[in-house]
Amino acid sequence: MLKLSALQQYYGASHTLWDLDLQLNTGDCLCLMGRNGVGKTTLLKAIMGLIPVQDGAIIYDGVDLSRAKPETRAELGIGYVPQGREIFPLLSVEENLKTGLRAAGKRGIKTIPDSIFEIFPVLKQMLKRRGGDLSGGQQQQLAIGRALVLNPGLLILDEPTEGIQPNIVSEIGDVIIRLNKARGIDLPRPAPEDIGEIHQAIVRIQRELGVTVLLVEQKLAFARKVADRFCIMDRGRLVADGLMTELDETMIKRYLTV
Ligand SMILES: Nc1ncnc2c1ncn2[C@@H]1O[C@H](COP(=O)(O)OP(=O)(O)OP(=O)(O)O)[C@@H](O)[C@H]1O
Repeated sequence: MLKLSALQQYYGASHTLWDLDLQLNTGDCLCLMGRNGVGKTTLLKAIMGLIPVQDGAIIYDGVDLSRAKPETRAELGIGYVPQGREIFPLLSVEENLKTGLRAAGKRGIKTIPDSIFEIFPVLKQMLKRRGGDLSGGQQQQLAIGRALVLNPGLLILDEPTEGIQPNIVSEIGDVIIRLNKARGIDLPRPAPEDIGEIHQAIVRIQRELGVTVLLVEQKLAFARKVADRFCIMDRGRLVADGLMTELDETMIKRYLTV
């Protein structure tokens, strides 16, 4: 499905990706892990053609994309959800989704597929609302929904849970609110956000829609839930990979914990 060989990337004189090989098989959900600044986002952008690579090959379904434009990669069925989501805050949910139709049109898709609303019912309910009025979790659903308009074979997600309050945090928040209430302080309850919805969606996208998934994710518990395989980067190099069940404490301490 996707094969990277001996990829080299530089930002000016700074060598960021070093001789990087990676293989992603059809149907996999692979989580790319590593500490801040090791080159994860750079690698995803290189796969999408948003930054040039200086050497090496990016082969997708047998086609060498190393020098192809980002639009070509989208037209071939690679969907991308960037870090920070990048939805259009002033456009409605529907208009945001329709921006995905440009590349999708080249794949014969003229309307927003219903499967997106089955996976993200909230997008249907909020079709006419402005993107900027959605919560962080809903904006992430919109960003993923927009990438799905393409009916991608491969979906690339850069930190889909970033900035979304995990359940555990909201549970701790609940306790603090209750304790304060007992002391006569009435704090407003923060809007409940749930990375569980994003988790469910990624699993359904992989299993029900048959989309191969490559994601960057720093939250270990989340990564363990969604991905079947992991690979770890350190200072621009791939240093470990395997089944998610094989990710052990030694690797976590050596490459992931700060
Ligand atoms: N546009 C750029 N120009 C120059 N250097 C950059 C640029 N973008 C990133 N870098 C540098 O390249 C290295 C890798 O950055 P990258 O964002 O790919 O890391 P990351 O693993 O995704 O980190 P994070 O988890 O913080 O997003 C870092 O040292 C970063 O400072």
